[in-house]
Amino acid sequence: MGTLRERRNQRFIRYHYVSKERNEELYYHRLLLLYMPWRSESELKSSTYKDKFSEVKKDILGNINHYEPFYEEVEAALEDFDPDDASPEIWNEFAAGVQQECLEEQTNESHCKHPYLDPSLLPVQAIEDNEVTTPRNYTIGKTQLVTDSRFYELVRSLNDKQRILFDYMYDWATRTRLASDDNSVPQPFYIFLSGGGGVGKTHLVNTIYEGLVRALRKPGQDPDKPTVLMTASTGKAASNINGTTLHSAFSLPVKEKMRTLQFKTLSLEKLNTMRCKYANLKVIIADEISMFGATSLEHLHLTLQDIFTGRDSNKPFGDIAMLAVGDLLQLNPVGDRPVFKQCSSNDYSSLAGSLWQQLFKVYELTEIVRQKGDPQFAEILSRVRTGETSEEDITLLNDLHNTDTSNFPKDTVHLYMTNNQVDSYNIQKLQELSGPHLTITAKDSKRDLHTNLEQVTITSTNMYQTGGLSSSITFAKGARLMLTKNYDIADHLVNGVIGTLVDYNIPSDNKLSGQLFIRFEKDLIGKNARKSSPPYLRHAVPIQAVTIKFMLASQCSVPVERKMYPVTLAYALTAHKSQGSTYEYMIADFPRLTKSPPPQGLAYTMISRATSRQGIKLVNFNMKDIKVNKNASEEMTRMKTESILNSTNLLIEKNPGNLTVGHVNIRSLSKHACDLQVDRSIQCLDVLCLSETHIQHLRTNHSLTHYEAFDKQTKHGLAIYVSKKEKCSVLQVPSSDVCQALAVTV
Ligand SMILES: Nc1ncnc2c1ncn2[C@@H]1O[C@H](COP(=O)(O)OP(=O)(O)OP(=O)(O)O)[C@@H](O)[C@H]1O
Repeated sequence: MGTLRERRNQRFIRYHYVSKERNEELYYHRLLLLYMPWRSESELKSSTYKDKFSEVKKDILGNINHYEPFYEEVEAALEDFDPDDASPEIWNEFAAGVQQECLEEQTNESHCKHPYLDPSLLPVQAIEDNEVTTPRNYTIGKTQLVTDSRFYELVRSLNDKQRILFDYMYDWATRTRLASDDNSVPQPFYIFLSGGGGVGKTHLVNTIYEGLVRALRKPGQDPDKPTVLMTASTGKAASNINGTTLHSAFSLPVKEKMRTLQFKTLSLEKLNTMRCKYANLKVIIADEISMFGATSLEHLHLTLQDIFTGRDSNKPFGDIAMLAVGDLLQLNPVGDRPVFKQCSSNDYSSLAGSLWQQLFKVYELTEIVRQKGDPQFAEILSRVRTGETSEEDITLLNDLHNTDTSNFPKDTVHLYMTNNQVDSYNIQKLQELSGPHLTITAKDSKRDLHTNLEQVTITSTNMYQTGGLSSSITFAKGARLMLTKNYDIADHLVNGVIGTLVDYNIPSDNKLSGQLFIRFEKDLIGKNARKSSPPYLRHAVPIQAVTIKFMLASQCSVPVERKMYPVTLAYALTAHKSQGSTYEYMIADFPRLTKSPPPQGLAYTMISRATSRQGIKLVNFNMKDIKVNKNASEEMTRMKTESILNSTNLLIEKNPGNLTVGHVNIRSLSKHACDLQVDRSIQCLDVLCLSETHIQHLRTNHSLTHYEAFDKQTKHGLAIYVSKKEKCSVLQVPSSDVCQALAVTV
């Protein structure tokens, strides 16, 4: 044990900052966290954080007064501080690495008409978040972990192949955390987790993420600096995993013709901010990688080098490990070459093969989980994926035109090929609603030099260009709505969740000051927020307008603020937005509006969202719509022969000549016996010692196959398991009440 010593010199202590003006609930949450004694975070909230604050206001103000006598002056100064006005050089005082070329680049950048994304040019969403890249506004992927018991449940749910990769990653992360010096840090991995739709890739990466964060966590580490970044290639896919887009996390540029885009170093300010924010980053998880392009991959590699190691080091991706996840046979990126192709702007890669081909090793899942209730459908889908459908498959697929939809829910999701088809279906469905229709228009403003807001007119109607908030929306009671922003991640109110508008309370003189009451599909979504709904609307979540700041390079050079309800109509989705989702009931419509055939992989992506043939109806479907991506197919064949991550190499091997002994602080054997049963890394040990079992005697449900268990009644609940397979004999020696011992002869 160390000693506690009172500090003699005065120090100025600051904590993370939240603006009351911009996010009132988070502001009160922060005050409660800092100034109220608490054991569990659930104690911090009544119906809202603000309500809880009112209850304990006197104590909190007393504590602030006592510990931070200049609190109000500092808060006022922080509220006035606008990071956009700050000179980029300020960051050099915090982070080293001043680069002259970056400064020069920054000057050039200001002349560039479209320095960053212009998503309106893209036929589908490629970036979710345009918020200004100030330190406060960087969107960091998933930060909230599930509870430990949920984590163990997730780990137990993994099938054998999923579990092998999980164990490999967990072991890598543990070795990384425990490495005593640079030489003992394990090399970063570059793994491509692949498999057809519904084999559980996303389920596995969600579990891997939880495991990696836990295994990499060091005491005292700043929780705001992620060790693992959960990302995806599109906003909708990112919302499925509560992550962020790769483009938004690293300010990667997006253009209609990505393939010809030359790499530009980010501004010094952005690099320094990222160096600070990502100081602890070890792993990037990138889901739905098939929609990420080769040029973007190259730009990511160079940006990470600029942030972490510099270009001279030649360390790929700045020495950050990458787990790319997806199915190359599903949808490809828009405007860019597939991720495995050579990037045309890099001469070097054309000689050495693409970055992807040089680095990534494939690990493939094969057991289809999504359609496990309908194995015949799962087999048909596997053949559709690879273009090997039989006559019988074709007949069975054509039969899906006749699926009986009488038991489908009223607002079953419709999947279409294009945004226009989605929009017209949404409008058609809205017109079927009889009640009064209400149109709400967003309020846009920009800040002048003295931070007073002034009105501005934004012409873009693409909400992915305007921070995820649309310029206007028309709805009526009963409309299907989807959240377009993460509203409250802890309460599962994340971008992409869908529900029905059951009521609204919109003042006619200030339409943006009201509330929409939405009933979401799952009870879990908005469970806390529902507590503040009026009693007759307790099943619905109140959603208020939010203010988002974003940069619209094509229109103005200063950040714009938009206030709007973060929702859009959601009777239908494009196939691109559906990639990664699972639907119990769905209708896939293939209307022929153009002569050109649907993109490769599109029909397979749409159909493979369904869990069974009873839950999917096809409309206007023609077998000719199924186009297999030959290039992707060839690449998978290449990877599986040349670049396979051999699963037998991942099995935790032990040297038969050695005796392996492990210790686990089990913290309740009754609770975790089921976790021991499925943990191969533990079951490989010859001798397993457990402490804090919280039991007096081992019972049958504590036994491990192939192990003999020994326990001694001790105060601390110690237990020892010795492998029966090993040629070692056990000799019990007397134990005291604090120490248990066995002698083993090998
Ligand atoms: N080990 C598992 N235990 C329980 N459910 C699982 C497991 N693996 C996957 N699932 C479930 O199966 C469904 C499909 O899984 P998931 O979305 O992870 O597949 P995917 O391979 O990512 O599919 P796609 O390529 O279409 O995005 C989900 O509902 C998921 O929760």
